[in-house]
Amino acid sequence: MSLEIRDITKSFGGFRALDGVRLTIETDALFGIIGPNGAGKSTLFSVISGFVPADSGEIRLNGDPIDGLSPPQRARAGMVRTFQVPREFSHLTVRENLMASAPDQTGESLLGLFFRPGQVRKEEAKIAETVERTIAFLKLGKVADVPSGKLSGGQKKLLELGRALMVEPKLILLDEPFAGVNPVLIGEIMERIEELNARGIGFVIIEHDLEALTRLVPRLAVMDRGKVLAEGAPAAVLEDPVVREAYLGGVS
Ligand SMILES: Nc1ncnc2c1ncn2[C@@H]1O[C@H](COP(=O)(O)OP(=O)(O)OP(=O)(O)O)[C@@H](O)[C@H]1O
Repeated sequence: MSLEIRDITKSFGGFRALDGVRLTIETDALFGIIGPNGAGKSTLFSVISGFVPADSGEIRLNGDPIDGLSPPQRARAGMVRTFQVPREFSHLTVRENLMASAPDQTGESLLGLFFRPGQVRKEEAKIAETVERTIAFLKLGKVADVPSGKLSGGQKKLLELGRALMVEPKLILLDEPFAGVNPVLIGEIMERIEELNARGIGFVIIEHDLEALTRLVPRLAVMDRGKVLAEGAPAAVLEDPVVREAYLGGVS
């Protein structure tokens, strides 16, 4: 099973943010994406998840082109993203945020409420159960009833992960899960990612914290100026002179 990114280009005005990106990622893997600011990493996530249309190229999930699908349709196909700046509803509690992230419910349509009240109740009970399981898994029990705007940076990242988990995805795209997170919580988040991966959920992770990322992923890609410069095992990639020149500014 794979996510295939084929020759994706995307310009904003005259600026080429993505310039022929080609990558194949196994959907059950832990895969990292690194690169200097402005390299195009977040834009690539936006294109993969359907928030931004590509100018050209194609994305395939398990062999099927998904370019015509909206973000919710892509989520239903098993792939969700998180954002660099968490997008939770800050006035809602952790529990409410997770509830609100559950995929389409029959009760959302009036007809469903009218004709299938039993079904709606069953679905609500299932969602409530998934929410409680997610809270327990992420160890967010103590803050479950706290408005999410009051959470620490790390707790917000855990909530973002929880929101992604509500759609029961097969592949999660994480944009900087360790940014602004204290070292203890970085360790926690890494452990949760590893546990989820052991259950078969894949992750693609954009991260500037190379030390944390390289402990987590066996493979990564380096992007610079809208292109993939190199791909492979972290140690080998970081030794690549082209990467050192572009990414580390040539420091030895
Ligand atoms: N919606 C947009 N409109 C105009 N320019 C954009 C837009 N989104 C991104 N860009 C530009 O595209 C380039 C790539 O941005 P992107 O956020 O993808 O980089 P990045 O590698 O994720 O960087 P960072 O590590 O700083 O988050 C940047 O120069 C950015 O200013």
